[in-house]
Amino acid sequence: MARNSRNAKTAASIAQPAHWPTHVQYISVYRFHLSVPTETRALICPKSTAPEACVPSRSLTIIRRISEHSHPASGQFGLFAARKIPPRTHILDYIGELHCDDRPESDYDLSLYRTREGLSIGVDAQHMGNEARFVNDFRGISHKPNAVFEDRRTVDGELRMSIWSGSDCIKKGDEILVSYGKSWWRAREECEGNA
Ligand SMILES: C[S@@+](CC[C@H](N)C(=O)[O-])C[C@H]1O[C@@H](n2cnc3c(N)ncnc32)[C@H](O)[C@@H]1O
Repeated sequence: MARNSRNAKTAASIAQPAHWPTHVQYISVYRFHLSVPTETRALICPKSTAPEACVPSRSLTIIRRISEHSHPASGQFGLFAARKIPPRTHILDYIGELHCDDRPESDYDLSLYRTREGLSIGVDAQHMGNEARFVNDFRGISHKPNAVFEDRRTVDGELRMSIWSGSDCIKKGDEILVSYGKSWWRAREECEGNA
């Protein structure tokens, strides 16, 4: 009970970060879309306690608009290191709306879990999410990613897709870059081709 109320307070009191876009809702705990069956929710959040908020380490990251014309996402936003981040450091979790419906049009959707029956659960941060939605892919920006996506369970057993620094330090001011994977870019090209 005490834990529940503490988590609820933490989640409610997390203010949105600087440069947060007005058209996106800032959230620090998962939201479930109606497409996720009740029994499937328990695979992601096995405890019936209030979900644990992703308390972002504001001292680690900053959202910044990219003005360099040579950057392939120029004019968009990116996630940058606000200070030196040591190797293998948990940076933050990717929070958004959990869903089981198809969202080919979303550029903010990543795959979280696949059930034995073949049902896919995604985290979509297109309309609601946290700082992690601003992490860009390394292609055309750097020769390799300096961070990775890795799933983990919180102490309460909730499944999260987390961003961790790689085997090297990330310098203060460097853009945090992951690999979305070739299949992400292939799916995007297919979607654009069909548009
Ligand atoms: C999850 S969002 C990343 C945040 C995005 N830059 C923003 O400002 O909202 C994914 C989108 O960022 C852009 N992006 C990310 N990495 C890129 C890259 N290496 N080259 C070109 N565009 C990229 C693409 O438009 C992609 O659809």
